[in-house]
Parts: sequence; C-alpha cells; structure tokens
Amino acid sequence: MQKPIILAISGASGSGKSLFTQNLALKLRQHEREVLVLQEDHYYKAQDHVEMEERVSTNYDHPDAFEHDLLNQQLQELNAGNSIEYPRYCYVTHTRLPDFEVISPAPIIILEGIMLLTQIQLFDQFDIKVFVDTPLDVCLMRRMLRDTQERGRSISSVAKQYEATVKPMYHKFIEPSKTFADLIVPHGGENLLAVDVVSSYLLEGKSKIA
Ligand SMILES: Nc1ncnc2c1ncn2[C@@H]1O[C@H](COP(=O)(O)OP(=O)(O)O)[C@@H](O)[C@H]1O
Ligand SMILES: Nc1ccn([C@@H]2O[C@H](COP(=O)(O)O)[C@@H](O)[C@H]2O)c(=O)n1
Repeated sequence: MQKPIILAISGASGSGKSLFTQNLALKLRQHEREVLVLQEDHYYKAQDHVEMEERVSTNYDHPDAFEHDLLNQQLQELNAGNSIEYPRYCYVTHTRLPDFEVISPAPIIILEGIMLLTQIQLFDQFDIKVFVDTPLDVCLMRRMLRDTQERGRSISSVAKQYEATVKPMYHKFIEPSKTFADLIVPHGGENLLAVDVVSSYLLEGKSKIA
C-alpha cells in the first residue's frame, strides 16, 4: 500500500474539529475513498492509579495530559502499513478503557485534536495541517451543550473547568500553534465550502501542501 496521507485537524475544544472531520470523511467516502478517522483524545494518559477526586481536577488542556510518544509511534506504524492497537478513552471516568481496537491503515487518515499543532515532533507525520478557528465564546456554548448531553458534565463543572484550564491553556498552547497550520478554517464543522476545498484537493490526488 502507498504511504497514507495524514491530515491533522486542530483548534480549540468546541471549535468544530470533530464535525469538520466527520463531514470531510463523509465527502471522501461518497467518492469511494477509504478514510480512517483518529482522535488525539484517545491518547489521554490512563489514570487508573489516580483517585477519582484528583482525576476531576487534572488539567486536560495541557500537552502533558497526553501520551504523544504513543501517538507518534502508532502514526509511524500506520505510515509503514502496519495495524495498531488504538486506545479507547472514557470522559466520564477520565481514564482509558481496558481494551483497545485493532485498526488497519487507510489511504487517507484524518487525526483531530486540540494539541496536535503544539507537537513539533509529530509534524513529520502530517501531510496537511488544518486549524479550525472559531471564536472562544462560540466554542464555550457548543462545549456546554455537548458536555452536558454527551460527556456526563454539569453546567457548573463546564463553567469552572473553562475558567480554570480550558481558556488559559487555549491562549498558552493552542492559539499560538495556529501559526503552524497550512490552512485555517473559520466556523468549524458546518463550513461546507472548506470541506469541499479540502476534499477536492485530496480527490485530485494531491497529498502535501508545500
Ligand atoms: N458550525 C457549527 N454550527 C453549529 N454547531 C456546531 C458547528 N460545529 C460544531 N458544532 C457542534 O458543536 C459541538 C462541538 O463540536 P465538535 O465538532 O465536537 O468540536 P470539537 O471536536 O472541536 O471539540 C458539537 O455538538 C457539534 O455538533
Ligand atoms: N477526562 C477529560 C479529558 C478531556 N476533557 C476535555 O476535552 C477537551 C478536548 O476534547 P474536544 O473533543 O473538546 O476537543 C479538552 O478541552 C479537555 O478539557 C475533559 O473535560 N475530561
């Protein structure tokens, strides 16, 4: 198999990375392209040895909360045509699930996550780097709805975590990483023009933004 094309999609929490990724993957699959979607969140460190009370106050918006070495190693395996043991993560228990998923490479791999463009050691693995740029107040509103509906959070816990870590770490790490992007996509998931532009580029067989 030819070396896969790897796209890194980054941006703030709630910016619309996942929705943008889903829409892009859908478009490519409609054109019979095989696409593998991966999430940096699955590489959050396991915290089985940490008490629940402490897990709740972990800073999940710091690069050190992730096991980027494992991500790097697994991207290299996929690039070499090998399958990986993809970890699975649970936002409710704040740790990894005990099992993993065996995943095979695909010609197009889309990886999305908040810290991807802060990790220079991963850049050799990325063919295209995208930053989804959505105003933080919009991200907060989206996150509030999503995390109370899907991630077992209360309104007050979302608000508290936003002030304590999400917002300051965005300004410290994520926002400055925008400078490494090849493309900046405003609004996020529903930006269908951006989905069209990126998918057309890939469908034309182009793989690297010089
Ligand atoms: N452009 C958009 N308009 C309205 N809602 C959106 C848009 N983009 C994303 N959302 C919604 O906002 C929430 C957060 O989006 P998501 O893609 O999960 O963000 P991220 O992956 O960046 O954290 C989701 O519920 C998603 O459906
Ligand atoms: N146990 C955890 C792990 C992560 N988070 C938050 O998730 C955000 C990243 O995921 P997105 O899908 O929103 O990009 C990040 O901002 C962490 O604060 C969490 O709350 N609990």
